[in-house]
Amino acid sequence: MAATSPVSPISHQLLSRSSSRFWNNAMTPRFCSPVFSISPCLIGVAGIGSASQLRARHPLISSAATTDYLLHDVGATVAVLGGAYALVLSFESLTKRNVIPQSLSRKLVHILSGLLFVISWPIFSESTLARYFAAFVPLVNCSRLVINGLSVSPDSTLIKSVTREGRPEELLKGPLFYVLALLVSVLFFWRDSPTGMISLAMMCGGDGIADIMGRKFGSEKIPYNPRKSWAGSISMFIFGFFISIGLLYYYSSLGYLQMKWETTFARVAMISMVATVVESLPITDQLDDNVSVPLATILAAFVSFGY
Ligand SMILES: C/C(=C\COP(=O)(O)O)CCC[C@H](C)CCC[C@H](C)CCCC(C)C
Ligand SMILES: Nc1ccn([C@@H]2O[C@H](COP(=O)(O)OP(=O)(O)O)[C@@H](O)[C@H]2O)c(=O)n1
Repeated sequence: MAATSPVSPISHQLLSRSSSRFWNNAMTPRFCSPVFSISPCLIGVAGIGSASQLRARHPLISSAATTDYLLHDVGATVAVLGGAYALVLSFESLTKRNVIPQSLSRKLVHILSGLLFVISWPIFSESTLARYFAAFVPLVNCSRLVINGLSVSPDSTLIKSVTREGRPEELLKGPLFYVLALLVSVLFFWRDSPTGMISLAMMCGGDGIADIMGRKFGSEKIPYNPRKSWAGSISMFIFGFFISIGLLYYYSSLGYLQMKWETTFARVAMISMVATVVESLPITDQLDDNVSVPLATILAAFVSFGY
């Protein structure tokens, strides 16, 4: 694709190699963004050679690239942390103004937090350290949940938005396991593996929808677990499947994944079925859904996709 910018063709080629893939795809380099891509421009202007060869010959460029990535990832971390805080605050406000009931508010926070977090991963840089910056977001929220769960300094907004009965110690169960699942997905799977994103699609999207649909339409209970219903489980399977496929398509379109779609649909359907069956089991008192569902999904996805 010819560069339509003052950036030379060489820079354009190097942009697509060395700069953040997301910004390159999303912004079709019409200019060298002063924050996100200055180093490839420097490299391009410096002349012929691969980005890594040029960095090796020009320590200044290497440090410029490192600084570029560092600024990029710090900015992305601050933005996503702000998004997390704003999400909880928004739903707490909607609940306080009786726009939506607290139980629905909590479930929407359950569904949206994790899915928006997965969707935000491409805004981090291509650096090998980017996942650790992304992991800082669930890490901060883990700390927030523990501090509030132990009532060290209770944050009423968080407690109202995230607990069932408004008791701080509730934060140390479902919500904490939920955020730990986000942390595991970033650290061990990230955006170049289907496993982590499918586990979050099932825990956040599938399990979250199961609660909403099950409470509303769940008159027919599951024989082996009267606390769960066919409506809830069928909803979890369907929504979990389509949200998983949506995330895989999103990351494939950005170039992070290369899926063999002729087999991917069947694999994801099998994984969604495993997660749905595990979620329906009468084990919630022994093992929280936010542990059993992601664990079962990770196991099934890793066996099915191999990475
Ligand atoms: C309500 C939550 C879990 C309860 O699960 P369950 O008991 O109903 O099964 C979700 C708790 C969310 C947490 C307080 C905030 C997590 C934020 C996340 C790490 C980053 C989101 C960023 C994005 C851009 C909004
Ligand atoms: N498969 C499911 C899951 C939940 N539900 C409904 O949603 C409520 C909450 O489900 P849950 O105990 O799994 O809630 P979380 O642990 O996901 O927060 C249940 O008490 C059911 O009324 C359902 O009917 N069928």
